[in-house]
Amino acid sequence: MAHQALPFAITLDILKRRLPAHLQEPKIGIVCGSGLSTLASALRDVVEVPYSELEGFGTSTVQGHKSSLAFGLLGPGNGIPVVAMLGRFHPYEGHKLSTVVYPIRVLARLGVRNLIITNAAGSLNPKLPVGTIVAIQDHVAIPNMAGPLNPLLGPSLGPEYPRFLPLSNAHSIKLRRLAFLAAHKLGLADDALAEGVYAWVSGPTYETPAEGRFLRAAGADVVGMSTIPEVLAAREEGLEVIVLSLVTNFVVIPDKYRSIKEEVKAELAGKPIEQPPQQVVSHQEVLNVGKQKADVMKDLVAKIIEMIPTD
Ligand SMILES: O=P(O)(O)O[C@H]1O[C@H](CO)[C@@H](O)[C@H]1O
Ligand SMILES: Nc1nc2[nH]cnc2c(=O)[nH]1
Repeated sequence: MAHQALPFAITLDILKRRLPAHLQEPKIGIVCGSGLSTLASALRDVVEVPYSELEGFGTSTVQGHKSSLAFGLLGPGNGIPVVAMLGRFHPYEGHKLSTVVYPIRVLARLGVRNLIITNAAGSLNPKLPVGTIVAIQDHVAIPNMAGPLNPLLGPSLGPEYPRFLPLSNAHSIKLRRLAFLAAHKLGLADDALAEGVYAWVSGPTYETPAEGRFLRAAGADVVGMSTIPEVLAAREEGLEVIVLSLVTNFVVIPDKYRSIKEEVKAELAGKPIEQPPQQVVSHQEVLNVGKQKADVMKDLVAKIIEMIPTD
């Protein structure tokens, strides 16, 4: 889909007709990662609009992702108007990159200025155990470096969009400061919220041990199959962005490979070597941890939103 063909006017018109006036101009957006759609339960006065009603939106086909936009209010008093994407699109589902980031561009056109993106991710760093929330400080986009998978490829959206977007400031220092202040206010343990670098891979396969080792050597702390296209589009739209990754599993990186050669030799010599079962990651494991930690993530996101200055 060339940028020019994006149906913004139609999508925005549908939303205008579906939403009451006080929810029509959200200032803050949330993207809910795998198993994290319950983040929207922090909102009140909620109006949910299914993606199927929205021109230009795809359908999220991944278990643990709903397929709707939830509009609502958060925080004391009249509340802050917020929109949450309950479910995202991943390139591995077969969606075009322009579809993957279309909701982000719609959020920007509704008036969203600050975006909180969440995801489930595998840990590459022994210091980031399962259950840790990681405030992403930087990223490595492997598909962008290895092939034409950058969502900003193609004709520019307009003269006001930079052709060459800098990314040294992609992850908002202002929002990350708020995240750590929010964690403090919530009384979270020091290791509940950490900092690290996210590696984006295309998926849908999980990493081989050698790939895990490679990503770790490249400076990444966590790895996932989403988020970075959204960050790039959001930055191109001029939004402040924070990414919060929930560590749902360790990427399997054994210190050394099992030597099948040695095992067979030992077996033939009548001295078989006992081996622990092979570890493998599953999406069910990812969803289970998401479920267990959804409340902490929800409280953190809600507190950050309350602390974002309203202008
Ligand atoms: O990044 P989110 O959408 O949270 O989901 C993560 O979990 C799925 C794999 O279990 C992949 O889609 C990966 O990116
Ligand atoms: N690529 C990748 N994505 C994930 N999402 C959740 N866990 C993982 C993981 O281990 N690897």
